[in-house]
Amino acid sequence: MSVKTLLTNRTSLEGQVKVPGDKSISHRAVMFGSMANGITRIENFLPGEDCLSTISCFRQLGVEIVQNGSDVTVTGKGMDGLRQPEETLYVGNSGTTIRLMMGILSGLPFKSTLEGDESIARRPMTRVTFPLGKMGASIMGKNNGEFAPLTVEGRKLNGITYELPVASAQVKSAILLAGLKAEGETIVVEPVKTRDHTERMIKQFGGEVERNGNAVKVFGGQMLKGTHINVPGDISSAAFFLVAAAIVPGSDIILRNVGLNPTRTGIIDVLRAMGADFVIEPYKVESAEPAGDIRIKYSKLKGTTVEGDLIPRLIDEIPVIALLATQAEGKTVIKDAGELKVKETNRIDTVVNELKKLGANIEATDDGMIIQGKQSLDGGTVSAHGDHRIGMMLSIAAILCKRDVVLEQSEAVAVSYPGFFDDLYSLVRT
Ligand SMILES: O=C(O)C1=C[C@@H](OP(=O)(O)O)[C@@H](O)[C@H](O)C1
Ligand SMILES: C=C(OP(=O)(O)O)C(=O)O
Repeated sequence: MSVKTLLTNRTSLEGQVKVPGDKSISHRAVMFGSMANGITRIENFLPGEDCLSTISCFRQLGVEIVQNGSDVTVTGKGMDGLRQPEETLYVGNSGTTIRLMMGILSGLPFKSTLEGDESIARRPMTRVTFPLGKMGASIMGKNNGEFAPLTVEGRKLNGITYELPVASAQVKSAILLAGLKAEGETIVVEPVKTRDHTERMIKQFGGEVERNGNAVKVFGGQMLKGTHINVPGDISSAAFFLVAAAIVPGSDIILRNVGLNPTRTGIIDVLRAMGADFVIEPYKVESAEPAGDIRIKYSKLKGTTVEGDLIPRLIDEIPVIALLATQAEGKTVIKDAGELKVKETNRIDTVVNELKKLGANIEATDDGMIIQGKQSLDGGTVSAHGDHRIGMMLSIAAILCKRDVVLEQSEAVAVSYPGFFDDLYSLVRT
């Protein structure tokens, strides 16, 4: 376990950062490249631990993948080119890897086992194994398929129409990926629109997918063709610097190449509602995934309510939005976010407990939290609890703290942002 003494009591953030590639898009680029025919070149791939787990799983399935930092080349031989792995597929800490891979493996003619770390072993899997079972998949896991390790025995699949009981892009994507190998059409109906990177990527690889309101449809038996993917920066990583600049007096920073897919920009809506001072310059070049630069300065903030359809558009940013709310005048309420309980940690409890240690006025509710601002933060010993987003949020909080802050399990940040501390401290002024 790494213990890190964080920078505290600083006056401003200045300068610019190009945030690393988007995690969700990097995973999918490797997966689609592996299922397609021909070469796929991935530019600005995120070399974080989660995406490296996806690469290592597909290498075990016989795919040639060359990775040099953020440049990746995948030599795909089509779905039928994927081979039975000799050993268990290890997904590390990555929920996206294990859930999407179940969709892919369900329709392939061999047996394989997926396993991850102790956090993965606690995350719910029935949400994926149940609909895949309806398609004809055979997946065995602990507690009747609820938990990893999970053993998938490939079968012939049938298309289904399935209404998602939870708003989850991972579940939607697992079903769509299985649908590409199934007989007939597969339709997924979402309760609320979630991130649509899978749908965009099917098209980029030459496949067909249709959206009708909240319903997404694919046909089985499609041939995918290798392509060039330029991964935009991850708005979920940019979020830490957006919040840092908004709450540390005197700050003025520019974030370059931030992904601006509308299914991911909920944090922008929250910053706007709180009165933050920022300008977005979208890039004009045509691209499957929109991106742009964001300049943001410190300003006075006011509390807001974060709820409903907004939640899936900022689900991973809620820990740092909670910190933002501690520096906004008045009350902020976050609700409809019960999904936070089944992430890398129970993110309602970890956010509330760790921010309380620093002096925040924050309470957990059944489906979110209530934060009273504006509260000055003090200091103490806190822990990431193995959760990358908690570790990064606490490192931003420390900048405002008067006393020393020590962060336990700081190594967790490498799951999605290996260069986080270098980038953050390049912006922080004394
Ligand atoms: O599809 C994806 O890439 C992701 C979907 C979200 O999870 P859920 O589908 O469980 O909401 C998100 O929290 C996760 O970080 C990445
Ligand atoms: C929830 C997350 O990822 P995953 O579900 O892929 O583990 C995250 O990155 O915050």
